[in-house]
Amino acid sequence: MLRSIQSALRRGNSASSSAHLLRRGFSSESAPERKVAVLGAAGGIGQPLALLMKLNPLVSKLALYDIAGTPGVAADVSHINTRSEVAGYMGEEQLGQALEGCDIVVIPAGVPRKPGMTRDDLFNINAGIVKSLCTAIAKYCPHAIVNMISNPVNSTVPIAAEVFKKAGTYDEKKLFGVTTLDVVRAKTFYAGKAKVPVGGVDVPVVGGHAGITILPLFSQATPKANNLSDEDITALTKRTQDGGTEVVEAKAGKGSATLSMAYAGAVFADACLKGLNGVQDVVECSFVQSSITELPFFASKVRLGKNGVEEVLGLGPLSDYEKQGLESLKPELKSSIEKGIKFVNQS
Ligand SMILES: NC(=O)C1=CN([C@@H]2O[C@H](COP(=O)(O)OP(=O)(O)OC[C@H]3O[C@@H](n4cnc5c(N)ncnc54)[C@H](O)[C@@H]3O)[C@@H](O)[C@H]2O)C=CC1
Ligand SMILES: O=C([O-])CC(=O)C(=O)O
Repeated sequence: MLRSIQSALRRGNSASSSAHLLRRGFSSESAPERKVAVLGAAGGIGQPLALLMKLNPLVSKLALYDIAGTPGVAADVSHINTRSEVAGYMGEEQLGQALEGCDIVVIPAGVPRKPGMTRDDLFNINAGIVKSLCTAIAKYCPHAIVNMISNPVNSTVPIAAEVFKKAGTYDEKKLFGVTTLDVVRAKTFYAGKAKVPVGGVDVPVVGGHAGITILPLFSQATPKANNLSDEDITALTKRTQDGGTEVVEAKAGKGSATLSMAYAGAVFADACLKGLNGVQDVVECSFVQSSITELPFFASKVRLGKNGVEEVLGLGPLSDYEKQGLESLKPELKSSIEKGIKFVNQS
């Protein structure tokens, strides 16, 4: 079970694997010490994410922080016989301890959607939560990589950047909006439609993380499927864009994606850890500071390395349908980014 989860995590990243680590002389026990904190660790995403991070042999210390409930989650997860030492931290007075010495901070803190809501409807509550957590990150672990999961990602990432700029700690190479779930969904839906084994599928997803700002590039999907019509591609694109809403509606008021998000968050954090450890060719899609379009933040393929972002990769050749999608998403993405920036500078 453990081995199959771990190998699924490794498969989540096409280019990198523990084989690289072993070739470089690391076994799981001798991989560098790495501290990871999960903020919002007692929540729907936080708990399964804590479990998956506890299974990751690249983590040596796992700090689980929430405003309530973390002692129980930490006690539970800590009994698993894997490498990392686990500690739970509860309440703002323990946040500093949770963050001190962190290499990576993963943030799934905040409220989730209910049916009928957009991700932007979460802004009023989550913007303040993200702002205060990032203020603490700037103080206690200013050099950590930040993986932002809290929605609306299109605004919470710019909020984090502004908080770090004000604190004088901003490093654009270390701030990531986690859009891996869009890639996970695009791969699953494409494999199902094209009738190819999902394990070998890759699909870049660019833009942002809300509705039409999520732009899967099925023209670049591998393996190439010749059995998909234009209508199939339109349907696949729409299903990927509405994947979050599909789960919100199925959960009927009990929240949004948690298990698939925990998986996606664990895949992305694992890729960041591999990059930090010097594994070559670690590439994932993420919403980062970018100059590949006129927008200041944009999701695209990113090469990860010892300092976080090593290189923001370009979009590659787009189909006419994707070119249209790209132009249509820009106004919404631009205004979500500006809303985040304004929030920090006005409050
Ligand atoms: N980026 C993505 O692809 C996805 C993002 N999300 C987002 O992730 C967030 C969390 O979702 P769930 O785990 O389902 O929600 P949840 O309500 O189950 O858990 C959120 C946790 O955050 C905690 N929290 C609230 N304020 C906090 C603070 N100031 N400091 C630390 N912890 C705090 C709560 O106590 C709770 O345990 C939501 O904003 C949701 O929209 C969800 C799915 C996918
Ligand atoms: O849809 C939501 O609210 C949660 C989310 O971001 C996703 O599942 O992609």
